[in-house]
Amino acid sequence: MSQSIPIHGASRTVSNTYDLSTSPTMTFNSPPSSFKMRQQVAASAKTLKPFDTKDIKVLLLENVNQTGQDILRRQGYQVEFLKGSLPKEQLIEKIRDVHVIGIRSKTKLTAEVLKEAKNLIVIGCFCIGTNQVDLQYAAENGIAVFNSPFSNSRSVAELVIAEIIALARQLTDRSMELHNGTWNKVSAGCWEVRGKTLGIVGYGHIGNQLSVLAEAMGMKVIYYDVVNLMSMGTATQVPTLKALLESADFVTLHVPELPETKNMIGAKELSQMRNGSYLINASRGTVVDIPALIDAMRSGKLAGAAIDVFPHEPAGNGDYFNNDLNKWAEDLRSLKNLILSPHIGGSTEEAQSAIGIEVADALTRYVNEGTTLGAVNLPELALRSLTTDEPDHVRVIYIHKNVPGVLRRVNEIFADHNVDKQSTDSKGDVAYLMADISNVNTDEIKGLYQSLEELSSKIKTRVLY
Ligand SMILES: NC(=O)C1=CN([C@@H]2O[C@H](COP(=O)(O)OP(=O)(O)OC[C@H]3O[C@@H](n4cnc5c(N)ncnc54)[C@H](O)[C@@H]3O)[C@@H](O)[C@H]2O)C=CC1
Ligand SMILES: O=C(O)C(=O)COP(=O)(O)O
Repeated sequence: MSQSIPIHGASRTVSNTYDLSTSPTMTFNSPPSSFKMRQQVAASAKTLKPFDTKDIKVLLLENVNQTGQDILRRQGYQVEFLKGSLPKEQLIEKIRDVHVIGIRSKTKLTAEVLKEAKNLIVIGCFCIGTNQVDLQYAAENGIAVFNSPFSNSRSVAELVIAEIIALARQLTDRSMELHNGTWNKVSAGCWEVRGKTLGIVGYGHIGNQLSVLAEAMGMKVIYYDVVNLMSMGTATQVPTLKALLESADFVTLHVPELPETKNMIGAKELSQMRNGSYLINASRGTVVDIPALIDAMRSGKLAGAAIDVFPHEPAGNGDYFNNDLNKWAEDLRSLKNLILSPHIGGSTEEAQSAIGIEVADALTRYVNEGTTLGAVNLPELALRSLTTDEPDHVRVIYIHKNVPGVLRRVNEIFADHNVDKQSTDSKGDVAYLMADISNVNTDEIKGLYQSLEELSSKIKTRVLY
């Protein structure tokens, strides 16, 4: 596909693949601290031509917050917004066309889907988890992936605190009974949380927040993590999952979805938990073996549980929580003192608004400038913006296979120009190179692009100017 793009007043036809350049002067809302390099932008930073932002197509799924939509629309991009996720066939149809896609935890961007996405340069996960994306395939095909690593952590931690107290007091059962007209005032099996032990599995951003909040309520906190981590307050790290399960009154899971965390809590682990203890899962649905949990609840081994995430979750809101979705759903629904919630851990106004800004900013920086700070599957690089004093400069973004000899060949292609600044780094089999080169006249841009594209190491080339 080709398009007409004015360059410094002239007009020329160039390939879409090297067309993504706009202004280095854009303003950011609450940039995360990792973006400090952006602050070095000179006052004379120029609006880069010739890229026409309205050619950039963005597909936003799963009700991405208005803040994110606004930032992307303000850039002039064509933004299509959908409230839910899409079934695979429709997703494939839509993704063929777009340069940018924004998703949350439901949309599965597998290799099968991504291979259809010929124009896609970047994926924004407007959430923490990136397990729904084939990160390796994306990197090997030059597609950057960004997420929001901690904007909803506090929301999850607060939900878990609410659930700890609600479980200890059988609050949701009492509420459901009274909704049905039954007054059932009981104290048997209801407890204060003060002095009880909370066991946190996965002591990352969410685990940390939770640790502080739980101690403020007088709970003793222990945690298990594969990494040796500094404790918050007086929490203590325990050496094994078994040690945690044997000592905790409440066990809460905050690990990512990984092969090692699949069914991390199954029949064996449930049998290691204390009699009458509680389990909370707001991580990913694959982490708990739900039929084993149902058995542990029925036998009275567990006094309660709260589950926010499920192996299969519906694409949108509606009456979907039945055995067609997950074959044990109706058994689960029949259990007492079991809090079921529809993956709402991160669903607060504060979290969604902050995520919208953070991820949309990262997408914009990547599209317009090639900056990968915060990317989860590519090396993290940034270069100082070009300025109005540098009219004949271009920025080359070259994503390539991490094999010997590439830099020599690339610099041979740059040889007739001055390389003002260059940065390169690799992550596994994929490397990312950014270079600002000067003394490039408009007729030479296409040649530069084509020479880079012809290298056998090429994954994706973009020339921004
Ligand atoms: N319910 C919801 O709405 C939400 C769910 N989440 C889920 O929560 C997960 C955790 O989030 P964060 O705390 O931000 O992640 P994080 O990356 O900050 O922390 C995860 C911790 O788990 C540890 N870990 C990894 N594998 C482990 C294993 N096998 N055993 C023990 N520890 C292990 C890591 O070392 C790390 O310290 C996310 O990956 C996401 O899947 C996140 C946000 C909202
Ligand atoms: O941030 C995460 O990883 C979450 O699980 C929240 O997902 P959501 O944005 O609510 O689909």
